[in-house]
Amino acid sequence: MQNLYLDVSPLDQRGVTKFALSEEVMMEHAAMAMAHLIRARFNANSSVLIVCGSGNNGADGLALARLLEGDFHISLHIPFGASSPLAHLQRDRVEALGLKHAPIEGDYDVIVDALFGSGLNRPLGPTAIEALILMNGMSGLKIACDVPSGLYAEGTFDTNVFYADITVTMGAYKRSLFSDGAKEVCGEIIVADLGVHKKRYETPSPWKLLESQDLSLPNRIRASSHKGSYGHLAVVCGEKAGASVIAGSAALRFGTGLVSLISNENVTIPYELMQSHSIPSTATAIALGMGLGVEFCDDELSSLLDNTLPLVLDADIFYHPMFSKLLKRTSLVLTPHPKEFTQILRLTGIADIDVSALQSNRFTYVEKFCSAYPNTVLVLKGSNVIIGQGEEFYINPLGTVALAKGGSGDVLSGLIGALLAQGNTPLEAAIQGSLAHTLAAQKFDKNNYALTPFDLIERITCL
Ligand SMILES: NC(=O)C1=CN([C@@H]2O[C@H](COP(=O)(O)OP(=O)(O)OC[C@H]3O[C@@H](n4cnc5c(N)ncnc54)[C@H](OP(=O)(O)O)[C@@H]3O)[C@@H](O)[C@H]2O)[C@@H](O)CC1
Ligand SMILES: [K+]
Repeated sequence: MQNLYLDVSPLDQRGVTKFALSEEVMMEHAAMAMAHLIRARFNANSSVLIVCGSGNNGADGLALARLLEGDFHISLHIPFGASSPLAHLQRDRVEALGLKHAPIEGDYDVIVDALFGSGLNRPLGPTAIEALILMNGMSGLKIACDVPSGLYAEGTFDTNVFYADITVTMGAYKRSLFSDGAKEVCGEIIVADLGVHKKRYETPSPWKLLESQDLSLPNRIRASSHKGSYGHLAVVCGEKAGASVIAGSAALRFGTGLVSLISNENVTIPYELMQSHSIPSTATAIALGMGLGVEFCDDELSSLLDNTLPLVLDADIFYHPMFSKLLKRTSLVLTPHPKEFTQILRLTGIADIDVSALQSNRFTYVEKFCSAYPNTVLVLKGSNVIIGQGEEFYINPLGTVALAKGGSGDVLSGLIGALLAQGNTPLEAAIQGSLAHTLAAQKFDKNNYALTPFDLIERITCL
C-alpha cells in the first residue's frame, strides 16, 4: 500500500526544513532518476527531445539535458523561456554546454515532457497545445516529468494532454495520477526519491494506493471446521436471476460455506447453490440489488431485510424507494458504478450532477459522501476503483479493460458478500473483494476482450 497526495508541496518544504535538503538537491535527484531510466533503456547516441516549461518542471528537464549531454543527442525546446529562479539557473548551465532552444523537428528516440508539473494553473494555450500535438505524434518512448503536462491536480485534463509511456513522478505518488482519465495518459508510473528515501519524505495520508501484495485471501486456518464455519450468504434473486447466480457463484468460489439464492418462485440455478423463499436463519450476510427489477413488493423486501445482517448493495436497489432507509444501517457496502453514484448523490441531497461532472471530480464526491455517511463503505467502480469509509480512502488501480462487461459487477458484489459472510469488516471485505476481482481479471492473460463473468470466477481459484 502506498500513500497518495493531492499536493506534495508540503512534503517538498518538509524536505528542506526536516532534512536540510535544498530545492536544488531535490531537483538534481529528480533529473537523475529520469537520466537513469533513459540510460538503462537506450544506447549512447540515441536522440532525446526535452520540452521544457518556464517553471521548475521545465527546470527538471533542463537539468536532465545537462546530465545526458555528451552521451546522447539532446534537442531542447523551451517555448516559454525561464521564469522560476531554478529554471534560470538550469538554463544558464545548459547554455554553458552549448545547448539552447530549438524548434521541434523530426522524430526522436526519447521524448521528455517537462512542460508543466504541479504548477499548471490554467488551460493550455496554443503554443503548449502545438508542442503536445507534435510530441504525441512521435514514435519514440514518451516520458512525463512528474505528471503528464495538461493533467490537473484533480486528475482531469482538457482535450490536449501528454500521452506518456512512463511517468516519473517526483517524491511521492500524486492522487491525480489515479483518476479514471489519468489511466489513459500516465503509462507506467515510477516514483523518484528526491534525496531521502520515499519513506522519510512522506507523511501519513488518508488516501492510499492498493497494490497486488495487499491481497489477503480467505485461507482456512482451522483444521477442524465445517461449512457452517465459513458463513452463509443470502443473495436476493430478482427479475434477472442470472445476476444473482453470478454473484452467488463468485461468493461460493471465494470461500463462503453456504450460498442461498432468495426468490419468490423456484428458478433454475446451479446445483451448488441453494434456494430459499426467505432469508435462512443461518445467514451471516445479504447481497441485494443485482438484477432485482420489480420482483419483490415493498413489504416482501422489508421482511427480507428485517434483520441486522451485513449488506452489500448494488444496481437496482439504488433506485428503490427503500434505499434511503437502508443507508441508516451499519455494516453496509455500496458498489455503484458512476451513473448509480450520481443517483445516490442526488437522493442524499449531496449533489445533483451528471456522470461527466462526477468523473471530473471523483475524489471530491467520494469524500463528500463518506463524510455524510461515515458508517457506510463506498466502492465507486471505474478504471481506478475508489473505496472509502469515513476519512479513509483507497484506490485500486489494478483493474483492466477486460472487466468492462456485463456481469463483472455481479462478481464483485459476490466477492464482497463472501467476505462479509465470513466475518470480515465491511471495509476489509470491500478492499479485499475489489483486489481479488481485479487480480483475477489479470490472470486472464489470453486477450483483453473475451473475459466472461464465469472466466473471472474460475480465476479466483488461482489467486
Ligand atoms: N518544489 C520542489 O522542491 C521540487 C519541484 N520539482 C518540480 O517542480 C515542479 C513544480 O514546479 P512549479 O511550481 O514551478 O510549477 P510548473 O509545473 O513548472 O509550472 C509553473 C510554470 O508554468 C506556467 N504555467 C502554468 N500553467 C500554464 C499554462 N497553461 N500555459 C503556460 N504556462 C503555464 C506558470 O506560469 P505563471 O502562472 O507563473 O505565469 C509557471 O511559470 C514539479 O512538478 C516538479 O517537476 C522537482 O524538481 C522536485 C523538487
Ligand atoms: K510534465
